[in-house]
Amino acid sequence: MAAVFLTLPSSPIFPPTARVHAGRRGVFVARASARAPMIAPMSEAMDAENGGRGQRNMPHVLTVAGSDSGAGAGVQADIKACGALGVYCSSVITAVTAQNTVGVQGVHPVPEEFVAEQLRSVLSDMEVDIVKTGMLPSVGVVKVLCDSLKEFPVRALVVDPVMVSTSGDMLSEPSNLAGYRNELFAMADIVTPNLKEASALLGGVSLRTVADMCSAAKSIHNLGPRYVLVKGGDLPDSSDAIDIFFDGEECHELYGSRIKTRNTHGTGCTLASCIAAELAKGSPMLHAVQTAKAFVESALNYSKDIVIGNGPQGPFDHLFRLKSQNDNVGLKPQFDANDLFLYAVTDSGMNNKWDRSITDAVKASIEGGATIIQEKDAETRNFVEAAMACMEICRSHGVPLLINDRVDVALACDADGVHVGQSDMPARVVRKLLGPRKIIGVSCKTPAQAEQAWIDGADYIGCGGVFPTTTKENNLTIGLDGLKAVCLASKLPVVAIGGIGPGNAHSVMKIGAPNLKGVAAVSSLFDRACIVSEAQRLRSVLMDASSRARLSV
Ligand SMILES: Nc1ncnc2c1ncn2[C@@H]1O[C@H](COP(=O)(O)OP(=O)(O)O)[C@@H](O)[C@H]1O
Ligand SMILES: Cc1ncc(COP(=O)(O)O)c(N)n1
Ligand SMILES: [Mg+2]
Repeated sequence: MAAVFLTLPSSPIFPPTARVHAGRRGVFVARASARAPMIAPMSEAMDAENGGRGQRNMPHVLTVAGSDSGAGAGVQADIKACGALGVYCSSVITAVTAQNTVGVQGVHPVPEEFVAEQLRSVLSDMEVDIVKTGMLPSVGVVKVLCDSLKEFPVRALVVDPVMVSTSGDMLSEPSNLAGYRNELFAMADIVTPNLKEASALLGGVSLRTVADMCSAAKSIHNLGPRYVLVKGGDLPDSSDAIDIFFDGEECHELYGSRIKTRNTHGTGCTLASCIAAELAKGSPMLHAVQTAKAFVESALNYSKDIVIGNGPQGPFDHLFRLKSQNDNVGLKPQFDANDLFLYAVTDSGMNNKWDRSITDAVKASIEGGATIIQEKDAETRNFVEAAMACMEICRSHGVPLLINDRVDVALACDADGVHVGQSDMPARVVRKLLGPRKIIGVSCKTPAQAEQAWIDGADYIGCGGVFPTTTKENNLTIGLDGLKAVCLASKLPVVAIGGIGPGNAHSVMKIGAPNLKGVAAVSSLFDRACIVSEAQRLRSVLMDASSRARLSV
């Protein structure tokens, strides 16, 4: 059924002259005082009180969207998605919908002036990183939003051009196409239409194939946004869930598994919110899109059999990570690049030489201050057993354990991730097998390899050999210059590897690349009589290098 648009009288709750709100800093008259300049001195004062320490800005997404009473889509989906990814989400509500798993029974737009007032309240005070838009019911609301963003600029704008719900109900005036095309798209960093929306934006062209989606993405890019994602959830006859990402030059085909489920209500809202959340955390665009897509796929997979409501399209569970036993995600925090600080790579040959077990080696390196461990080479059976034992040690110390090359071993022992080289399984495939929450590292010697690792969805790169080493024969040494070139080009955090120990770690960290997060060590830890004291020595050199770097900023 098509929903009816109701228009509210312009001041439904407060008379225009007496809008008094209880704000965080006491009661104030909204229009007169909710302005940015009043806020800055307050936060500076608080910062000074703390000596500049101890305060943390939480990444913050503002969603400007409609409320879905069924809570599968709209503002409710946005808040849950951001929350699940560890990002704060404020909400400006543009319309209230009466909606369930059957469809949309009614739409009640919020008056434009009150949308403007909500925008001012949030944007003037709360240091929003990213704005994400969903249902914008009228051209007037689009205009109000564009004006607000000009007054209070944010880091990026994600536009999900919601027009018709999956149930076929209108969520936006048809005339709004012009609002999107003429005003909002030019300000957008990314626009994420589904097939129907992309078609409507382009005057009704038919979109049935991946090639059609690519040319639609290019045409929408001409309307002004920096990036376009044409979503293929509704692509006919497709056994994969294929989305097309266009970056202004190239079309990337993003493949995911199509989950067989009725619970797909809100996938579009969730995807756009996850993109916004990842951007708020600092991810580059393609990485944000890939993480968002993986999140939707995992949430659908987890929720495929849940039953909420009796209609044809149910909601899914955004908070699956709090519950999933298999993922262990409630226990494991997401990858923290600072874990690369002192990266210990075990070596079975060295352990044999010094007659110590792998578990003793791992324990000693953690005791000496290693922040992440990579376990290398053994026979499969031994490898799995050793990895399981090491997992127990690492988990009890909160230190991630990665497995070198062997995705099967990592899966068998539920390790925190895998590190692959250029001739191993491609990171893209590893990501598919391990899912979005595991850590993936890739060895890279060149800027092109670093770029590919990022596109493939890796979390970090290992760069080297920086200096000659006996652990890898015929390994090309790239030197400090090579390391610097890769760091500068890499969008991912970097750990340097190859012949690094307490004697030269300082010279490595001194190259001064902000994304060089630490060093990996093999012989300088494990080919020594006392691993603990060698790790401590290396750690103190690294600490010294990082405090000097901070002082020189
Ligand atoms: N059944 C499914 N399995 C896996 N991913 C899906 C499924 N349906 C949709 N998606 C993904 O969800 C995201 C939202 O797409 P889509 O459903 O087309 O958007 P909308 O909700 O706006 O119609 C896309 O990344 C799409 O590939
Ligand atoms: C308030 C609101 N906003 C957006 C959507 C689109 O969601 P979907 O495309 O998944 O039906 C919706 N149904 N309701
Ligand atoms: Mg949608």
